[in-house]
Amino acid sequence: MFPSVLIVDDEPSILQSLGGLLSDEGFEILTASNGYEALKLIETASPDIVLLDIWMPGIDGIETLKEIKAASPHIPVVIITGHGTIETAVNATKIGAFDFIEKPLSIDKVIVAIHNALNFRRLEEENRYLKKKTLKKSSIDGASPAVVALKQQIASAAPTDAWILISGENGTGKEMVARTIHTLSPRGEHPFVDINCAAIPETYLESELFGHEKGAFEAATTKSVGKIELANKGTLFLDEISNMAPATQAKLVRVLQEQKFQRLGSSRTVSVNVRVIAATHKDLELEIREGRFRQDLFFLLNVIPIEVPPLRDRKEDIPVLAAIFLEQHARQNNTEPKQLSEDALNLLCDYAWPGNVRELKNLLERLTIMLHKKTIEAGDLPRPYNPEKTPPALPVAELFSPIDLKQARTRFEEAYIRFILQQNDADITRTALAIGVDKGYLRKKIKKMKL
Ligand SMILES: Nc1ncnc2c1ncn2[C@@H]1O[C@H](COP(=O)(O)OP(=O)(O)OP(=O)(O)O)[C@@H](O)[C@H]1O
Repeated sequence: MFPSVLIVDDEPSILQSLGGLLSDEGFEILTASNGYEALKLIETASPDIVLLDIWMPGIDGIETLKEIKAASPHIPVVIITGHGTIETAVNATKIGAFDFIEKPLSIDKVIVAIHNALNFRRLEEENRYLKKKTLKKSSIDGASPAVVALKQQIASAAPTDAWILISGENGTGKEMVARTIHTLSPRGEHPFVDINCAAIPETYLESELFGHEKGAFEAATTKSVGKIELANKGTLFLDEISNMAPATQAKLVRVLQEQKFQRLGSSRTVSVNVRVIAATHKDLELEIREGRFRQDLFFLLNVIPIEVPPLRDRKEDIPVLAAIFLEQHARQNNTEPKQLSEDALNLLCDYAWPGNVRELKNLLERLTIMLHKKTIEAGDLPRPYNPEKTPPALPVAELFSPIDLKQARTRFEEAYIRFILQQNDADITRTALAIGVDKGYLRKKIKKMKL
């Protein structure tokens, strides 16, 4: 299908000549001689792009542009402007026109502008699609009352500009909650910038946050823009905030309150507009009592507190999340999704999950890759998920009974293979790798041993 171009101009000669030339270039042409006609055509035929004359009787180009942007904000509009009306055309770009071209029209310039606008529209559409996909991918899954309440909290916090403190154990989904809030907020089109305060050495954290000029300190060989500046108009996610040194906390309080700061080594003040979401797995009130966290920073961040409960307190989520992760991993690896037997699922529900959702996700990924069968049984689960699985022991007494050396060698070899095989969840590939033999050779040995 050819892209459709709506040309809006009150001069019939322009409609005819430009329409003819663009039609020769393979575009589908629609024409309108005034703003009203144009708006009607946009509604009924929804063209891919509009070329809009600025000076027209009745509603002029600027008014028509405003109406188009209100009704169909994604249709790109290129303004056609006469001599001496550049200023108006520039104003038009401020209210949403994609570009402007001057009369007398050069067909090459018109074609370049059309292609640019169509490319831009395609990128915008792609971006919207990817955002939607990311949101779907990062959707918070779960069936427990705790997750339902969490989703409600997210829905009411997202549209506001209030700062948020998310607390919860490692791997519970704090970052996921922060990203979801950002995506659902009016800032969703702007950046989500995350910084893990625990992963960056204290000496670099300030420069990561505020940026620096070249030469601000010994290692600053180039200028660098800080995360706060990068998050302008968007959201700054401060992960593991309790790990921030008190001096940096003090500076951050000032900067975040004033929304103004200077890069290290610079005297120029930069103004920003950021929403802050922080996360912690530590109890910040305890950190305050022990003098490791500033109370003023806590009050600033804790406008909306959100607690993500550990997985062991929302066991109803385990079957739901397990099914979703098995499906996800299978899709990624192009295989059929595996299922958990009832016994295996019961074991997973009884487990305490110190690593929370991340641990569950990793375990299921490992099982998807390692097991070559459709159903994961209780016996396939390694320790500590299956506490009945006793750690394998070498039958030492048997090995040292007085038998001839050949027999002892065979006995040791068999006990050894059995031991390493158990350690590797009965996976032949991994066991072969661990003991440095060929997979085929190991298979033969196992067959001979009648394991
Ligand atoms: N409710 C959920 N639904 C689907 N996936 C989830 C859910 N909760 C967490 N996850 C997944 O679990 C993993 C860990 O989540 P995330 O990184 O958000 O946790 P976190 O609490 O920020 O961890 P940490 O404290 O270690 O930084 C991610 O892969 C995330 O996609």
